[in-house]
Amino acid sequence: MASQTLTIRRPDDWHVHLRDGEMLRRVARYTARQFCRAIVMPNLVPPVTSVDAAAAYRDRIREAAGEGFEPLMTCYLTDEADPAEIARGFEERIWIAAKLYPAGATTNSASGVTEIKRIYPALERMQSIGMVLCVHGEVTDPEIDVFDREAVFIDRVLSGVVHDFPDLKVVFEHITTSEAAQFVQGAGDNIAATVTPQHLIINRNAIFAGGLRPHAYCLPVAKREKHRLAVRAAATSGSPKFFLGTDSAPHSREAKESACGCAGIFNAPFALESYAQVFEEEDALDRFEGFASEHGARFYGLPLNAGTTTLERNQVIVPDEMEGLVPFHAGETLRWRIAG
Ligand SMILES: NC(=O)N[C@@H](CC(=O)O)C(=O)O
Ligand SMILES: [Zn+2]
Ligand SMILES: [Zn+2]
Repeated sequence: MASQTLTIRRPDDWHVHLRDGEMLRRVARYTARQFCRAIVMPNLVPPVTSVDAAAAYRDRIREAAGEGFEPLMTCYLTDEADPAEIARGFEERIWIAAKLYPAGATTNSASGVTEIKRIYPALERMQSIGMVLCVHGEVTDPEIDVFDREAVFIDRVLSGVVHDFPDLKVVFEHITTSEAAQFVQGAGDNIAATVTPQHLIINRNAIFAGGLRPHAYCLPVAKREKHRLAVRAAATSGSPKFFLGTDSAPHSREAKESACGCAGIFNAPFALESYAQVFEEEDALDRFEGFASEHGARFYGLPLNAGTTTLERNQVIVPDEMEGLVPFHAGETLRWRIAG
């Protein structure tokens, strides 16, 4: 009989949006309940571009999340990114990575980078101090089909960065395509990727199932089934290049259910349960701990967490609404739940 419990070293979330103010207070505890540490994305309005802003934001997160949770901060790269400020925040351990948003690619990316060469001085410095570059990998060229934006980004931008900065540590965030999985697999040890639950579970049909489904819409948008299968194979392969990053991205119900709905899926409340189901389906539960609790920490050069989290095989019904937000899997029944 299959085991009824699954115990792993306490996991981390290597990509999450916790927002600020009222929304932060609503969502922080969900991430803190599931994860020991999380890399918090800097796409606030205004974006987190200075060491002081990141330190203040970290305090607000600690207050909202409570004891026992460690937010790991990031710097939002703009065309004006200052290598000295980036290095200072890294040396003072305020932030551990910097995030590249191509201008206009996703939520709150208006201040992002308009041309990759503009941040070459910052990348040069990051390479020399061993600071990770996190990348939202999509081109914004309106001529490029929305479903091709990730694959084209590899050719137009990412390959060049990896070539020009051969020792720069890069995390290709929330990968959605076979091209991205292959690119990461074929690159050096300094290139890794995060994978979200939704990109392991849904393909693009989910966005149009019986009508337009705003809660299945995030960026990068879900792709064809063959891409979901490729991303699943990579995530469950046991390769240390792939690790957990939920990209939980809460938006108010009104902002999602709108004539121009925001991109982002709020998956924090049941993220581990969701991933565990995927690993079980792939007959890879023995690789779950590596993906959830080891590969990311090793890539970032951080210690592994002490303590364990146990999931038990037990049905859990995901509510239709939580804190006024619609969670991923709303109304569905999942097969694993966090014990205790
Ligand atoms: N993933 C999303 O669809 N949205 C994220 C931004 C991002 O990670 O691209 C958000 O901040 O809402
Ligand atoms: Zn993104
Ligand atoms: Zn994100």
